[in-house]
Amino acid sequence: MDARVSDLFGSGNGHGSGSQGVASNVKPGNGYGVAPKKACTKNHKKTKSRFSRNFKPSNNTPYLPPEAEEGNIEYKLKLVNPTQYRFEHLATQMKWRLQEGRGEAVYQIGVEDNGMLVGLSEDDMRASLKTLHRLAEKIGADITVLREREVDYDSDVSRKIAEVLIRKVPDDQQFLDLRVAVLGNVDSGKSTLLGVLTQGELDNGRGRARLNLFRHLHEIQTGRTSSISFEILGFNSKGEVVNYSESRTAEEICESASKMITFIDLAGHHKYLKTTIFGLTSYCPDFAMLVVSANTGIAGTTREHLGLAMALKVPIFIVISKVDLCTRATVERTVRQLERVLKQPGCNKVPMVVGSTDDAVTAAQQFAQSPNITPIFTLSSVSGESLDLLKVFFNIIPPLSNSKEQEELMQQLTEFQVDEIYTVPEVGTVVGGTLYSGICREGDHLVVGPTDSGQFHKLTIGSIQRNRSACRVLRAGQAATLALGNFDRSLLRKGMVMVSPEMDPTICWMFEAEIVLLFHAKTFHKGFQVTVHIGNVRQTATVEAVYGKEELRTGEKAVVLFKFIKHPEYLKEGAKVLFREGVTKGIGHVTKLRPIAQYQPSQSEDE
Ligand SMILES: Nc1nc2c(ncn2[C@@H]2O[C@H](COP(=O)(O)OP(=O)(O)OP(=O)(O)O)[C@@H](O)[C@H]2O)c(=O)[nH]1
Repeated sequence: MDARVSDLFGSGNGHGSGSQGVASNVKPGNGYGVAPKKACTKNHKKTKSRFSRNFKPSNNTPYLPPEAEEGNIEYKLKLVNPTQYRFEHLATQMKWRLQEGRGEAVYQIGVEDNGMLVGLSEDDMRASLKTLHRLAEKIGADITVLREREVDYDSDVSRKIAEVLIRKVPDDQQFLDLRVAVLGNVDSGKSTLLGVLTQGELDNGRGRARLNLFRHLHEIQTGRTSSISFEILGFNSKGEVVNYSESRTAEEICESASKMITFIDLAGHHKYLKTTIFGLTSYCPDFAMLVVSANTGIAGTTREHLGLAMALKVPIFIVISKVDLCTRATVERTVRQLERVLKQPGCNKVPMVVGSTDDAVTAAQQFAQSPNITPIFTLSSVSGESLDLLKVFFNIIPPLSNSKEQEELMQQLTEFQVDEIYTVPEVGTVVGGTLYSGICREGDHLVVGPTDSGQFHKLTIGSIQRNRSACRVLRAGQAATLALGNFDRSLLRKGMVMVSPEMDPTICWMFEAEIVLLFHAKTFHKGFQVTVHIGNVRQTATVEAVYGKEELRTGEKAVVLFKFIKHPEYLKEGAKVLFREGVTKGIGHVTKLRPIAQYQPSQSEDE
């Protein structure tokens, strides 16, 4: 992690006039990534890169990057009247591309394998799209034409290329699934935007839309989100929104959706920073959406939230809300302010303002290909202006991990992270959390721990629910609630893991981490106490040693030995670490574990 990300956590001085330096020379929206003409014609060799996403061709750059062997993008010059043999081959290929994209694939029609935008006549395009429909029908997939465009060639006849989204929910899955953490300063309009997206009714500017998102009485009274809440927005196979406007229950939404976006609504107020960090580290979001109010610009926790998402390597996009309250000039000022911060050397992001449906399609694709691209939406939850562009983006945006990574995680032993514990009448103890690896079914026997003495208890999984609907099989990466029957709730705590009994989890009181100090008022040294976040682990730890240094200053790196103060934890080498105490903040990763067998805490330490 670039230590310059610490700039985002500092006092905030000097950022407004920040540098214009862009480390990458990538230019969004005008053919970014498009190989130069010469290089492209020579380079017929297929590249290996995954998700070699398509790019917005401008009139004078008639090339896409060469088609990649892997990933979910397929280029087809034309698909006119294929023989039966070729048709079968094309169907198999489509299945494979869908598998690569975990249920989604993009076909570029009228494009050669080397990326050349040849284009098709009206008739050939119609015939090709017809073949594509037949192919999709054969394998039970749905297709949506994302956009068609003319390619600018010297010929008199108009020639077009088309970009088509194919979607098929894998047979053993209910829907495609994406998680988006929602960040932003207090009152920036996060809950309102979620209310509008998920309930389908615009806000009145006085908080109507957010009302049904609140979970606790004190939140209704103060109008603040303090707990983490989940909201769902579905899309059906035609790319239309499925939300509470037509469906009464979450079950109904789940039934008719082929793609589901789960929003993790995190609190904006600084007081709830702990919850915000927990949401980012524990719920493994695919993306973060940072909401910024157009009339206040970068204010309060905005910069810090941006820094946290970047430190945790969660790809981020930005929504500037409340544009109905300001003049165009004010909105533009806020956009420019954000662009400046995003381009700072510590961020190295490439902002991309989304102004049309075409931009939203390009943004979704480029964002998936390079998390440095940062789409910026400007919208209003009251007038509804540009809300559609955000919906187009959500419909197209693919999950970041590919099918192979997902497959590998599913092959591993079961590990479920316990984030919430409830007692439900007539059901008993229920835990909420995320399945990190493996798969989990009703009736599975797992062990849960570690306890204060480093032990694990046996348990059996009862029913499983996702988004309040029953689920037979839970797969790596999915969040769910699991019923544990009459298992004693007092033996559980947040931060525990439920793992396969065959796993031999490493439990430790102490661990080493290579860290960079992002912000500290004075210095950071031995004896200092901080709250450590590692995945769903959240506990106070003491700095036992700072190797090779007496003390650390802001921006400096070191290997540090931490010791938990309450109980040992299950950790993994390489896991991301984030710690904080007041204004002190740091990030890094676990480099070495000191397993419990090597370190037995004394009675007084193990309280
Ligand atoms: N005019 C206008 N008002 C908006 C818009 N979005 C939100 N608001 C209003 O702004 C106020 C704050 O919105 P919230 O959605 O509660 O803000 P939040 O970011 O969720 O705040 P926390 O939950 O405290 O972090 C409410 O009164 C909303 O009605 C918008 O696009 N236009």
